[in-house]
Amino acid sequence: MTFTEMLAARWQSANSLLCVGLDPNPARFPLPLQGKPGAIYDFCKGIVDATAHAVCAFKPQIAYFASCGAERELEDVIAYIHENHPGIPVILDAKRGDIGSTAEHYAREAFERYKADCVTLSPYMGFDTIEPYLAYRDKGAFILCRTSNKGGDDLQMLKIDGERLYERVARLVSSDWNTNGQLGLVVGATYPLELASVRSIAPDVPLLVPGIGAQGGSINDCVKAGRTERGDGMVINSGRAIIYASKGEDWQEKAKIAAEETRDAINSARL
Ligand SMILES: O=c1ccn([C@@H]2O[C@H](COP(=O)(O)O)[C@@H](O)[C@H]2O)c(=O)[nH]1
Repeated sequence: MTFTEMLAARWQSANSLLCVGLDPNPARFPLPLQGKPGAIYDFCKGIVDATAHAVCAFKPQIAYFASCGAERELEDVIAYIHENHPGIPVILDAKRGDIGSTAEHYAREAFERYKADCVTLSPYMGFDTIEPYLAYRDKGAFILCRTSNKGGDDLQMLKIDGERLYERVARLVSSDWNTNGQLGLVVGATYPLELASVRSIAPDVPLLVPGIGAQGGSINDCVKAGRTERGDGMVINSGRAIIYASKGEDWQEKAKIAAEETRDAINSARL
């Protein structure tokens, strides 16, 4: 099964567009895990088990693991998801982008070492930097388009030949670059107007949408702007608001409740 098929199947079977972001920051760990050996793995496994029933995907962000020298734990967390929650795609948030010969190694890292189903990439260096990932025909890639941060304005809103740079990215990714239907776009929930514009340019491509929860984006506005005609097509990420819902003994229970509430709020907005 390809990444795109896996995602579509999961939207249906879990009735969820929610993606839980795995951004393990030891300074914010629940007290029972603080200072314990293996805490990064145990924290991620605990969050995965508590929220899996409510998600369409998990998104580990590689920087949180690499900054602690915890790449082995990242391998183990992804293997754990595949073994214990089969059918839930894993999106490795790495935001890679480099010349083709180097990109081949980043693609091997994401898909062969970590065994992710999908990766996030920057479009800044052009199509030849995306191509090596497309050689893995059953994998996917989300391309940065209109990011959730304020500084995204600096380049993404520049007008070129009558269109914004993010709109050009959306057009390329939904047509010429999407040679085998493997691509999607990253668009922040913090910019619902641009989200609507991306959806009109790219009616069918999956959108990875960070920016609800801790970043304050409106669930209702982003769902209304970004859903497809079928009412899906979105992978709406929330990290900190779910995974750090409690610092106490009840951290898994609170994460479960936060994930279910977020899934339900997304589903109400789909109607
Ligand atoms: O435009 C973007 C692209 C990626 N991110 C990543 O998503 C999560 C957001 O986490 P929250 O805790 O829900 O804010 C994080 O891993 C970012 O690196 C983004 O925020 N915006």
